Amino acid sequence: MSAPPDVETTAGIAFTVELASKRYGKVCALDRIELDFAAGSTTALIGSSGSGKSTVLRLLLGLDQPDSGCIRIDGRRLEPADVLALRRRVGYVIQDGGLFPHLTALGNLALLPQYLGWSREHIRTRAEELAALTHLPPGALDRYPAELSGGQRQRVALMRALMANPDALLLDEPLGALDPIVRHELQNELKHIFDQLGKTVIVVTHDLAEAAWFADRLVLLRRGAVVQDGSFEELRDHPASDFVRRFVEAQRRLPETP
Ligand SMILES: Nc1ncnc2c1ncn2[C@@H]1O[C@H](COP(=O)(O)OP(=O)(O)OP(=O)(O)O)[C@@H](O)[C@H]1O
Repeated sequence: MSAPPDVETTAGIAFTVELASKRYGKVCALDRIELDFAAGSTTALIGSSGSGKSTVLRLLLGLDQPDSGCIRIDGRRLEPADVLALRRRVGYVIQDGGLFPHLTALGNLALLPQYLGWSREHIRTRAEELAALTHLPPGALDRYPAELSGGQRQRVALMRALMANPDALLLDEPLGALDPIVRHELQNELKHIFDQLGKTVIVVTHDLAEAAWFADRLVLLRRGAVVQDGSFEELRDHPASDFVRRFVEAQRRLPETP
């Protein structure tokens, strides 16, 4: 395993979703959702496609506003004027990475650090440290996103989220495009980061096993509502509905060897 990254322990950020609803045209993406994410906690958001997971992250980041209800950051209502300051404290990976195509991987990683006044040398050193952590091959830092594989782009997106020691990490399917071996390694690395550093982590994943590996708390969404909020064992042993039972059972097991 690689050396742990040079990131400082932080107290995290407490996020609250207070009776938030969000519609996109006729689609109700979230319906009066109430969720608390304590400072320093790790939570996995799971659910079928279209259940509202990414919408929760977008609202927490201020990328979108709820139609009713509100988001609270450390108890304080998130207003549009606070969004920029919040984003500087939060590392996030949106689905598909969201890298700027006209910047190299290093250019993408450098955006926030440059704004914060880091030297070129400091940026390069930090990027190389995170490249070692995420097993990004040497040389990839100087390539453009179109010259990287999907898995490499995802690693750069993850590195970008970690660059400036954020207080919280909001990750939308951060390992989705990785091959199984790298995914497994990065699951271990990320778990180590989540456990050691006291950040608030909210990770969206389709993979129940990955959710259970990352987080003691799983929040299962369906059609914009929370259907169960608890540990993997609670979901498995005491499903709140037939849907939860089917969701847990639907995870494919490896075939038994004869
Ligand atoms: N910008 C948008 N315009 C229209 N509809 C949207 C928009 N964003 C989300 N939706 C709809 O809102 C619902 C919730 O979307 P969301 O992206 O939060 O789901 P999700 O659980 O993250 O899905 P997936 O696992 O497929 O990423 C879906 O029905 C989606 O089609």
